[in-house]
Amino acid sequence: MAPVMNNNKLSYGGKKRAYVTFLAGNGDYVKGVVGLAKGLRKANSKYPLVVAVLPDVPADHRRQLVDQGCIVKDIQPVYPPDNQTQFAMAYYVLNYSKLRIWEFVEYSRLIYLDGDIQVFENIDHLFDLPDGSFYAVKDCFCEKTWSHTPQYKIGYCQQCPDKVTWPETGQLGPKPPLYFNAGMFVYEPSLPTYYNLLETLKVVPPTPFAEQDFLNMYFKDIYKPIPPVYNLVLAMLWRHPENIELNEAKVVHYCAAGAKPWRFTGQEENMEREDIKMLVEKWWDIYNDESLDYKNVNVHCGQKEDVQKKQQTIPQFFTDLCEAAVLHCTKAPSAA
Ligand SMILES: O=c1ccn([C@@H]2O[C@H](COP(=O)(O)OP(=O)(O)O)[C@@H](O)[C@H]2O)c(=O)[nH]1
Ligand SMILES: OC[C@H]1O[C@H](O[C@@H]2[C@@H](O)[C@H](O)[C@@H](O)[C@H](O)[C@@H]2O)[C@H](O)[C@@H](O)[C@H]1O
Ligand SMILES: [Mn+2]
Repeated sequence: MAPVMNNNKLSYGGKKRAYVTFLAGNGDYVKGVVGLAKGLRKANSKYPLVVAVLPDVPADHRRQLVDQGCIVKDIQPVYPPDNQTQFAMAYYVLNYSKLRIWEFVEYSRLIYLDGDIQVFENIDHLFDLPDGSFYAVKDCFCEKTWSHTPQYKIGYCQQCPDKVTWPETGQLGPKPPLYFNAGMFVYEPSLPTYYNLLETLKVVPPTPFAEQDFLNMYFKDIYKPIPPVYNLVLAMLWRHPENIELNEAKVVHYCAAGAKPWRFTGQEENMEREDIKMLVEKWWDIYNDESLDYKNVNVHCGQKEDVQKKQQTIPQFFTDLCEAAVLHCTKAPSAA
């Protein structure tokens, strides 16, 4: 869909595009979101950052986000049936509130990013992925946080499915479908989907990874994996280094225990690694760079055009997905 400029905003068929993140509580995650806003600016993204905030986010944190050019949108919490929350890891229960972002239908497409993510290279091209699919990066099952699962118990991981294969004998049931990390995904907001998500949540017992498990179950038929450069889950560095080219990572997800840059001590397991310390330093370089503050950014149209010209090199996976979408459409039997 060709973009059109109206009131100086790019829109697609009258609808807009944006990045969206989620902020809860009065703690230090606001630093993560400020860093993300500055990182997107440094990457010359042409889309705004929407921040879905729970009521417990204090006014001064909201002010910081507005001062960094964010669009702050209030959301109400989403809880699974309260007689069942003990099944989800308490830490993650608040993440069910992420589901509110399906209600943001003033946007035609959104890219969700956790507040502990940094975007180091422009990923605006992901907004042009074919409609009708849910795009995200495959997660890894090897960390202790997965010790409750059969795949962890037998050492199976979708990142290396041939290393320990899933037993065909059936005693563990069917091989788990592809599973994405819910810290980053490309999706289309929709009210029917939003209402159905909330209705479905009422009848689906919570599970350890809370909304991540729920979203994987809900979107399993339209989920399309995208390369790990779009969401480098840090554990991949020590669990599956063969699948990672660190200097090609466009998006880094600081989700390993002890990896949050704004509270980094280097004491936890794997946090003494040089690559981890380098990534944490890269995060701080952006966070502390005052030239990236919204009030100091003086971007001329020409610079923006230069960046758009640079974006012409579209990655191969992208053209493959687009061609597959076209092929799939033409192959599908005509309704007539
Ligand atoms: O106290 C909190 C905990 C989480 N979050 C938001 O929920 C997301 C998911 O939590 P987290 O990234 O800590 O989970 P992980 O990816 O580390 O499992 C965060 O990135 C934040 O956007 C928040 O705002 N406040
Ligand atoms: O609420 C569930 C969370 O599940 C995911 O985090 C997990 C996952 O990455 C595991 O694979 C790791 O082992 C674990 O450490 C990490 O916390 C998402 O990043 C987060 O946004 C959120 O959806
Ligand atoms: Mn995260």
